[in-house]
Amino acid sequence: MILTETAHAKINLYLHVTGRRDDGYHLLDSLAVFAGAADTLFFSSDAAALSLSVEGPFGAELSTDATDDNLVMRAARLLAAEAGHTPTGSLTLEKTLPVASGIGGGSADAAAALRLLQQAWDVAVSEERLFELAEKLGADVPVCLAQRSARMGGVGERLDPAPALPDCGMILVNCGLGVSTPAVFRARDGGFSEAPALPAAWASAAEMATDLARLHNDLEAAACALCPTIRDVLSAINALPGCLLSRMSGSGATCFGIFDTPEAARRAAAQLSALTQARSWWVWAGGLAGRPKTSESRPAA
Ligand SMILES: C[C@@](CO)(OP(=O)(O)O)[C@H](O)COP(=O)(O)OP(=O)(O)OC[C@H]1O[C@@H](n2ccc(N)nc2=O)[C@H](O)[C@@H]1O
Ligand SMILES: Nc1ncnc2c1ncn2[C@@H]1O[C@H](COP(=O)(O)OP(=O)(O)O)[C@@H](O)[C@H]1O
Repeated sequence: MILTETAHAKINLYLHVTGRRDDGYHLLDSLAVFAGAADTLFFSSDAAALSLSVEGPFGAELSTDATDDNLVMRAARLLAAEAGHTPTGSLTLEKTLPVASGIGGGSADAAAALRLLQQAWDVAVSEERLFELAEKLGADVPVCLAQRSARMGGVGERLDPAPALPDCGMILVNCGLGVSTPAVFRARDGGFSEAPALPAAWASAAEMATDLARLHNDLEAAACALCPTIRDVLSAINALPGCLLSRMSGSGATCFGIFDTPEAARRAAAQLSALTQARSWWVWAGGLAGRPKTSESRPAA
């Protein structure tokens, strides 16, 4: 049996830091959405002891020495311990999202592992408990477990409904420099800001971009100070025809641009990729993702 699960990139359309907990974690108000860009996790029931191999364009950035520390394995061990199940099978992670880049790739992989292994091992863990396990794995893992747009509160564990989103286009650009999330939170210099009420729905990408322009990412300045190339990326996205809004996601360094349609985003990405400056950058374009289901299939040969 081979099962497949997609782990979509999480994009913070805005991120306001609203306070700080006694343990140092920051309270956030952030609108998280999921882009079509995704890692893929495969499970095969052929092995007696659980193993993980990491492949794909960004696979080499995750050390094979640290496979046991990979968030996928940490999620697997946590689920197995919770369910009293012996962890079995072989997992393959196709890593296509840049690592440590503000789009929650590791968190999405951990969440995908929880969804996939719950089905593969046929273990009964309530949805509420699965979210508690997700929270233990990282602040971004709960929203990635739900894998649908949400307004995140608390340190990321509180998920409130997001406005209904238009069928917009998105471009994601990463300059290739990893930015450490704790370092960005530490470097942040500024107060706390609440975000205003959001509408129940945005009818168009333009309407959404107008509202988002009044909001911001409170981590952008700190990330730019640690990695000044982020400013070049933001300027390059902003200069693309049809770009309605450009902003950094999460703690960076990936930045996004909003476009009217996925086609407009793809045309802009082709233009961006032709620039000498962007030759070494990771560029993705397309639309937003809905919540996918675990599917039984085979990895491409
Ligand atoms: C900033 C965000 C926004 O969605 O995204 P990314 O940049 O990681 O994609 C997240 O809050 C990141 O979530 P995640 O990457 O799971 O963070 P964790 O592993 O739990 O925490 C890493 C470190 O970030 C800091 N941290 C994280 C979350 C939070 N609400 N406050 C914090 O101060 C803490 O220093 C913590 O030790
Ligand atoms: N499956 C994984 N994918 C990405 N990073 C992982 C994974 N497992 C562990 N990590 C570690 O988690 C850290 C954060 O990675 P990632 O989730 O990609 O960052 P971000 O949330 O900023 O996009 C990295 O430094 C990496 O070493």
